[in-house]
Amino acid sequence: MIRTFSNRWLLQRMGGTPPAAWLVSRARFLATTNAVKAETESSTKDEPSQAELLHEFARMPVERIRNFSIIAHVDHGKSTLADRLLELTGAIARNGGQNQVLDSLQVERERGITVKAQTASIFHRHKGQLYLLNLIDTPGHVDFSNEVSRSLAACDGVVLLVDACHGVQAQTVANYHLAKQRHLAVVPVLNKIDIKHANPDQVCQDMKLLFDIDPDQVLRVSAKLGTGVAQVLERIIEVVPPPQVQRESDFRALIFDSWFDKYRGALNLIYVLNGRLEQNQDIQSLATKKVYPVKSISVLRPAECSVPDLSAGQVGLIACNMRNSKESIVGDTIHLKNQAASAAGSYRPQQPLVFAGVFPADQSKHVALRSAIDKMILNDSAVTVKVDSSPALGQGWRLGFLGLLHMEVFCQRLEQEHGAEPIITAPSVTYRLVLSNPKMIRQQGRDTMDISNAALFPEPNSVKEYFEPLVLGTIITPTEYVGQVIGLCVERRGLQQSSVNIDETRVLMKYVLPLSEIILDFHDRLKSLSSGYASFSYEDHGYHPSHLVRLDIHLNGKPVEELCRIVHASKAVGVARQMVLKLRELIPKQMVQIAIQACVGSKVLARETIKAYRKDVTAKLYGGDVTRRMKLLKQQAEGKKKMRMFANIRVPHETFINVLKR
Ligand SMILES: Nc1nc2c(ncn2[C@@H]2O[C@H](COP(=O)(O)OP(=O)(O)OP(=O)(O)O)[C@@H](O)[C@H]2O)c(=O)[nH]1
Repeated sequence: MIRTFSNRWLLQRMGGTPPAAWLVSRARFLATTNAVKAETESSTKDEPSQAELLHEFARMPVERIRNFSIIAHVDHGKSTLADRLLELTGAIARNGGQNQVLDSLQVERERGITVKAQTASIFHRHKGQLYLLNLIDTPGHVDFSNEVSRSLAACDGVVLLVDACHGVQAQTVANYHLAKQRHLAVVPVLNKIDIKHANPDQVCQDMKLLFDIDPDQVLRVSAKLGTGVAQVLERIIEVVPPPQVQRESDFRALIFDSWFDKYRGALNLIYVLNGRLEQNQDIQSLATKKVYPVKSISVLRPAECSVPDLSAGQVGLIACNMRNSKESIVGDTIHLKNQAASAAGSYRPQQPLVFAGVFPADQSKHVALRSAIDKMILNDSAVTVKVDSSPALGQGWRLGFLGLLHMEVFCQRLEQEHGAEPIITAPSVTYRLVLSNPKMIRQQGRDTMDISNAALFPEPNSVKEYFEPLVLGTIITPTEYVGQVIGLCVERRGLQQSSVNIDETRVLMKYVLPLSEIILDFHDRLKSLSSGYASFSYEDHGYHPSHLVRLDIHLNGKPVEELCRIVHASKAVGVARQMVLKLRELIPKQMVQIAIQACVGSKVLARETIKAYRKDVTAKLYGGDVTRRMKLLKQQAEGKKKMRMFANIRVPHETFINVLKR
């Protein structure tokens, strides 16, 4: 409320005739205040209050609910569009000073990318009727595509956002197909039309060619300036169908996200498919069969607002005393206690592709790190965990991720949100071996073995066939970089499947590539050789026979288990060279000479030597006979020979960590 004091009261307080300047500034102040007052009143006149909206929420019929996600390639403006939609519908204040409101994690703000899908329930009046729209802002990077599939399980439509400057990119294609697989309605939107060199007509043609979308149906907006955003809301209401749910039957809901709260335990974001849920009712998990009392129900607007119940078609957050983070399973179905129910959704987390060891820097922090990992996994259902141990790093876990960025973000969140300081080993993929003699291997009785830890790689004579994981990559690049892109794919053992000209300036290529060749730096190389214009996304393409070898590192003839790696035979020499050079830098000089060898079986592929310290034993001699000097040097050489025979090289703990780390 704006409070103004009357002129008479102020003049009494001033005790005399006011100066002219005071009168002018007072008049200006009142004019501004009244303008603000009028604006506030007019903007709020038609808008229901928060309490009224929540009251409407409870009574909202299914026909007036729309559940949709915003999907796009990285940086095409999803979160910015979500901001405008939230502002337009009054969920957040206009020009509240914060951009990308739904990117609330520290890691998202620091990196400027969305890593976690976020939900917000908004209200919008359309043709005199109030509608409830459940919006999900999804990430655009391929490593977080699990978040997109998870979100789509709770939606009936998508806003397919495309940058009017950069046009359709690899992740646009991938996300569009994800939506189509689920038969979701698509609202095509071109963003960033305010940019001078935007080419909306060309991008519309590309969308026609790739997705068969009628250019007249594509909305043109500027999420940054807010131009055309109101139309997006109208189109969502018209195109996206209301949820196909039944309110009259027994309660059943899909858990499609969860996170841990210090005070309330695991919180579950649910999409209600059937019936109604009220506070204090008892719910049961279909997966674990455990029963929980519903302690609180709320909706995200995007801040939490308490509501008494949730009905079919609605999305809401429930707290139900789940203390153990393992009890809350994304993709699980909940129903009322003692009522039979079938699985609510077809959502299944994606299989991890990249594996890395995670170890506590200090073994006394083992329990704390385990608990931090458990809480993080609750919020990131794509990550898998297995117990692992390493002679150099102690007890730890082998975690599976969808890609390298996913792994980096997970570890950064472990540090930032849970104060953990883990050591992360170099990422690897899971190879599959067909064994010729399963009895020789620990996993007796099975003739195949999945392996991501090189230390467990069996002897070649017990393996019949090796398989490695492949991906089907989609690359969209400007034509002038096609040569370099093909060169990179060939260098990474890629096989071209197709190449299509999207228009005169851009080409879409499909390549089958070994996963091990892309996890580290493929994306960075692609970006740098195409001046940032090429984009890449990939999907799992199964296993393919391969020629794999185990590359061992020997220090003075002794194999060091922690440093071995599984590599493709054609890459063994290159990796061997890199490893020995890196180790030469990392292992400190010692009293004896150290030979670093990289071998496959008994064959040495690369060798480097770290020279011993050379103590100047002749330093104390001042002049004297040359034979005296020679005698001292000879004695030193004899001593070193003995040391080399008996010496055990001390490799500092950090050396292993630094070699294992990227
Ligand atoms: N000029 C202009 N810039 C925009 C517009 N929309 C978004 N941007 C800018 O584009 C950049 C990326 O926007 P985001 O909203 O973070 O994109 P995003 O798609 O959510 O990104 P990820 O979630 O990381 O994939 C930001 O710098 C925005 O300010 C627009 O309409 N015009």
